[in-house]
Amino acid sequence: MRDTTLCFPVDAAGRILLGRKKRGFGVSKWNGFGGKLEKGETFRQCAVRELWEETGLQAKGEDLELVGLLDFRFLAAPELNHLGYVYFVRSYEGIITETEEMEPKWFSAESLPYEQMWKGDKTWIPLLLTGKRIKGTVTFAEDNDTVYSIDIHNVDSLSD
Ligand SMILES: Nc1nc2c([nH]c(=O)n2[C@H]2C[C@H](O)[C@@H](COP(=O)(O)OP(=O)(O)OP(=O)(O)O)O2)c(=O)[nH]1
Repeated sequence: MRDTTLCFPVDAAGRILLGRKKRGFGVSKWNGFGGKLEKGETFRQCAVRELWEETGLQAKGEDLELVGLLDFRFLAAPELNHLGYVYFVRSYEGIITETEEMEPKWFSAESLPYEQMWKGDKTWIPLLLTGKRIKGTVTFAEDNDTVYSIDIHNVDSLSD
């Protein structure tokens, strides 16, 4: 699969905007906003576009903070393997709007709905919330859902 972006808006109170996916891959899970890179796009351009399409928020590429680089691997479906570029964004404009794809909702950092998120997320999102930058690999078992293995490490810096 093409590489993807995943963007988490953070507000002044430190809350995180998530969306409940209403259709497609990862349906009914709460997640950040993102999707596959389109031809000719940079990762930042993709993240800005997907954020706009899925939330109605407008952000500038330079305001995105690259916080993670994750290799998502699916043992039973290697065609789904992709790199995910993970961003936080604290500066944006616009009115958050529910779309056909996503139902957006703010969560405090202490109450993210990990039981209704991708199963590896409770391992790595808390690291990002304490200001860490991470690289790693999340490998999913045959059901494309259970985590088979996860290997995350802190890094000093990341670039896209
Ligand atoms: N938070 C999180 N997201 C994950 C994990 N594994 C995984 O594939 N994803 C996300 C990353 C991407 O946002 C998405 C990849 O699927 P996709 O690009 O087909 O999603 P999409 O339907 O939103 O894409 P698009 O058609 O809009 O381009 O799934 C995971 O373990 N945690």
